[in-house]
Amino acid sequence: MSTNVNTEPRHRRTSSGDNKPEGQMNERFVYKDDDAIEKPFNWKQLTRLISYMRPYAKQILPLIALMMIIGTATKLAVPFLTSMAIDKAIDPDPSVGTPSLTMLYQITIIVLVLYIIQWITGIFRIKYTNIIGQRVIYDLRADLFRHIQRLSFNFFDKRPAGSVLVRVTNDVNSLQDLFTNGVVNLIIDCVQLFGIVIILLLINWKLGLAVIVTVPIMFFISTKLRIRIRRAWQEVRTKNSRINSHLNESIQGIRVTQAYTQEEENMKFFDHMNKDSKKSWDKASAMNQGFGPLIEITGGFGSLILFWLGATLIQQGQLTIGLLVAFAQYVGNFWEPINRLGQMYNQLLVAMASSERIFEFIDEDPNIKSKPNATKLPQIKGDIKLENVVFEYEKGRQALKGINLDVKAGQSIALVGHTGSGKSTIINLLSRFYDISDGKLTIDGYDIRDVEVESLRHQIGIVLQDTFIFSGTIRDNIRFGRLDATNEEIEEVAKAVGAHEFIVQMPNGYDTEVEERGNMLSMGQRQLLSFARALLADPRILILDEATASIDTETELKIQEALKLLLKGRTSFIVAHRLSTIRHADHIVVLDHGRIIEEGNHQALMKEKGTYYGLIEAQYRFL
Ligand SMILES: Nc1ncnc2c1ncn2[C@@H]1O[C@H](COP(=O)(O)OP(=O)(O)OP(=O)(O)O)[C@@H](O)[C@H]1O
Repeated sequence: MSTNVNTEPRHRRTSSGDNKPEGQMNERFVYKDDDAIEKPFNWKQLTRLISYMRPYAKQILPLIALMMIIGTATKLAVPFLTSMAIDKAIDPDPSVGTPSLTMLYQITIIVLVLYIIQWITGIFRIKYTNIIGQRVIYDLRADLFRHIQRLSFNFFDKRPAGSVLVRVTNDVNSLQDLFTNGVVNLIIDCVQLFGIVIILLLINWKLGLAVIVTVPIMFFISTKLRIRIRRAWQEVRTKNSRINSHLNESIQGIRVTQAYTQEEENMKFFDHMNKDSKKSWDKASAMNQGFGPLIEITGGFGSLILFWLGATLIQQGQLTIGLLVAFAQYVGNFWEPINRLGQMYNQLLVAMASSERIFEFIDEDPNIKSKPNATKLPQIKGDIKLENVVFEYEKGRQALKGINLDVKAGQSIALVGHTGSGKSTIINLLSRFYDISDGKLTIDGYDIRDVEVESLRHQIGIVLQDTFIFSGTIRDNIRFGRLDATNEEIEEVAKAVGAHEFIVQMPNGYDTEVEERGNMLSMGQRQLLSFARALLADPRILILDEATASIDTETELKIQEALKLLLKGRTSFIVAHRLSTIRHADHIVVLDHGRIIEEGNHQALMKEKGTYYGLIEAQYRFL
C-alpha cells in the first residue's frame, strides 16, 4: 500500500524536551498535514479532467462504446434465457407444452455463446480503456512537467521540492484509475442499472418496486463504508510516507546525527512513527475484515424479501418460477454496478483533490516570461548598467536598496560583503531569475524585461557554488553548456580548464557515469566541470557565485588558471570570499545590507582602509 514518494514530506518537530512519558509523546511530534486527501465533488474540474480524453475521443471512444453496448446486452440477456429454460424447457405449464431437452440444449449453447461474446468484448474494452487512460496520464504528466520547468524561482522559493515532486508522481498516478477504469465503468454501470430496472419492472412491477426500494439503502451502506475504509488506508499510507520521509532524512543526515550523537533521539522519533503506523494499519485492517460480511448480510436481507414476496406471487399465479430465478439473477447483477459506483464515488473524491493540486500548478503563471512584443536580444557586447535598482523577495523587505553600477564590456566585477548583503541577489537579477522591483537594469542598452528571456539567458553563463551535476556521463555534463558541441570541442574545453587530467584517469574517461549531484566527484572536480561547461557555452557575460569557496589551495591554483581563461574577453561578475579570486578584478563592489558602501580596485580599496580592508585583514588573520 505504501508509496516511495511522500505525500506529506513536510513534518515538523517541536523542540525536544527529553524523557517525557509515553502519553505526552504526541505533543512532541507535530506534523504539518496540509495536502488534503480528498475534496468535494466539482463538476468544472471533472469536465476539465475529462477534456484530456478529447484528442482520443474520435478514435477510441466509439470502439469502447461498441464493446460496452454488446457486453451489457449479452449480460442482460442471460437471466432472461435462464427463465426461458426453466419455464419452457424444464418445467413448462402443462397447458403450454412438455419438457424439451433439445430446447434446453439450444438455450445452453446460446448462453455459452453469449458468455464468450461477453468475455471477448470485456478484453477489448479493457484494452482500449487502458490505452486511453495511459495516453491521458502521459499527456497530463508532460503538461505538468513542461509547465513546472517554466515556472520562476519565486515559485520554488515558496515550496519544498518534495511537494512539487509529489504532484508529478503521486497526484498524477492517483488519476490513473479514474481514467483507465473509472469513467468508462461509470457509463457501463449506469446503462446496466437502468437496463435492469426497466427489465425488473417489466417482469413484475410489484416485485420490481419492492427490490428497487432497497437499492438506495445498499448504495448508501456500500459508499459510506468504503469511504471510511479508504480513509483508514489513506491514513496508513500517510503514516508510511512519514516513515519514508524520516528514513530519507536520517540516511542523508547520518553523518550529522552520528557526529552529534543524536541516534537515541532519532530512534525515539522513529519508534513513535513506527507505532503510529502499526496502529493505523490494525484499524484499517479490522474495518476491511468487517466490510465483506456486512455487505453479505445486507445482500441476504434483500434476497429474503425477494424470495418471500416472489413465492407469494407464484402462489397467486402472478409469477413463474423461471421469472423468479431470472429476477434473482438480475438483482444479483444489481450489486456489482452499485458497488462499483460506490468505489467510483470514492475515486472521484480523491481525484478531485489530486486534480485540484495539479491544476493549481498548471494554472500558475510563470511571472518571469517574455512580453508578447519582446524582441530577441541580439549578440551582445556585454555592457551592463544598474540604475537605482531596488529588489524585494517579499513585500516590504528590501534585499537591494538602490544599486548603481556601470559595467563596461569585458570588465570583471567582484562582489564582496558579509553574508546576506545582497551579492547573490544581484546576480539573480542579471539573469532575470527575478524581476527588479524598481529602477532599471540594462544590457547593451536593452532593458532586460523587454527582450526574450531565452535570448538573454543564452548569452549569460553561470557557475554556482553548488555546481549541479546531473546523472549521466561526464561528457553529457559538459555538453549541457552547448548541446551541439562535438566530442573534440568538449575535450578542448576540459583541457583548457585543467579538467582533462582527472577525467582521463576515471574508469571510463569522458564516458564515466556520474551519479546525480556528482557525489563521486570532489568539490574541486565538480567546479572544473562546471567551468568547462561554461567555457563551452562561450557566453558574453559570465557569473561565478562563490565559485572557489570550498577547495584546497592546489586545486585553487588550477582553478585560478582556468578562471583567467574563462574571464578573458567577457563581462564577468564574481561573488567570492577568497581574496585571491577577486584581487585581480577590474572593479570591486562592497555591499552591506543591500547597499554599495565602497567600490574601486583592490589597491584603491586597500588604501581607503574601509570595510574591504577590514575583510581582507580578517581573512589574513584567520589564515
Ligand atoms: N529566495 C529568497 N526569499 C526571500 N529572501 C531571500 C531569498 N534569497 C535571499 N533572501 C534574502 O535577501 C537578502 C540578501 O541575500 P543574498 O543571498 O543576496 O545574500 P548574499 O550576500 O549572497 O549572502 P551569502 O554570502 O550568504 O551568499 C538576505 O537577507 C536573504 O535573507
